[in-house]
Amino acid sequence: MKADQVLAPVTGATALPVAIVTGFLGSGKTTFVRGLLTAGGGTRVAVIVNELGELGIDGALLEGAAQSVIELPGGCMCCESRGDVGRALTLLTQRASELDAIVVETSGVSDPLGVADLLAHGVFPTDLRLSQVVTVVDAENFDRNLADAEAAYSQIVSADLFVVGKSDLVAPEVVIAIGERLARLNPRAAVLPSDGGRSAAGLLGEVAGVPTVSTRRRAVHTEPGYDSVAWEADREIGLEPLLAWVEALPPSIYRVKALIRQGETDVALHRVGARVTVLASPAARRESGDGRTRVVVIGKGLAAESIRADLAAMEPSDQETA
Ligand SMILES: Nc1nc2c(ncn2[C@@H]2O[C@H](COP(=O)(O)OP(=O)(O)OP(=O)(O)O)[C@@H](O)[C@H]2O)c(=O)[nH]1
Repeated sequence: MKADQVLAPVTGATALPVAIVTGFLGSGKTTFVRGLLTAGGGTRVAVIVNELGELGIDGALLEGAAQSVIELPGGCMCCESRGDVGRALTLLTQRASELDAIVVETSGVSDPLGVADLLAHGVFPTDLRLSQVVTVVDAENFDRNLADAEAAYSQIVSADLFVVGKSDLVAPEVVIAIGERLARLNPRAAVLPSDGGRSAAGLLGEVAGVPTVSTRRRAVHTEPGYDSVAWEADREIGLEPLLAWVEALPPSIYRVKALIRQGETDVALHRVGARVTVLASPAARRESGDGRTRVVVIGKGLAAESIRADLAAMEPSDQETA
């Protein structure tokens, strides 16, 4: 497998390539897809992005980088949202002449074979072919995710290619050890470092060199316990109180994502495990007029009412109201 192959579909292949990007909650899928699109230089890519949570946030983070983005918030695309993925793929294949490739970003608890099965058995206006299952693994939370979640394991054994995300956050020997463990679990998949998707840009159009994984294993969504709470408001909330609240959440709340507007700036706040980060959000969101405050909380045993009440009570910070 060569990571520097051209993005265009392989010569002689008429079917539109579909790359599945998967990986556990917060592993870095959206970051990778955004990098892939940016590095793709002119390749026309549509993205279907599925999130656990009733509000789409990843779609907003991908805006401007893709030819089009279809968000499928709500359920998990390997089970309850499968029909939605099929409809999204049908919609995109009706516009196949405008596209070179489709990327499907699964939710963090999806078994990617649900989408592979759709490609294997679905009937679409234009032929589709699975190009790659790319699994982003979280170097910082590798052991924890494998121990906690069967989906993390399914994502690893289904991969054609691994991207080791967040390798900058751990020691080099940890990255090497993860590479060795990945090779034991799935020796046929190559391993790429996380370089923002640049080295994988050529893979969008590449044919997987092996029969699609769906011929060997069927998708089974068995992830128990993970739930989500979404909250949305048409007003600003302060970054400081939100940050303090997110940092104080218990470990059972593994993932938080929020898009908030701070005066003239749009900000994305992430929590994955214990790590909280705050990033400037793409300008495209503001240009599209989508400035609502959105927060999605994902974890086990969520107290939905109290989470929503906390968020509803949150005020703009003093600094922002001054
Ligand atoms: N330092 C570092 N941070 C990263 C890297 N990749 C992703 N992140 C951060 O990890 C957090 C989650 O990244 P996302 O790309 O949203 O992860 P995701 O897998 O799409 O998340 P879900 O869709 O919620 O499952 C964000 O704060 C990112 O900035 C990386 O390679 N290095």
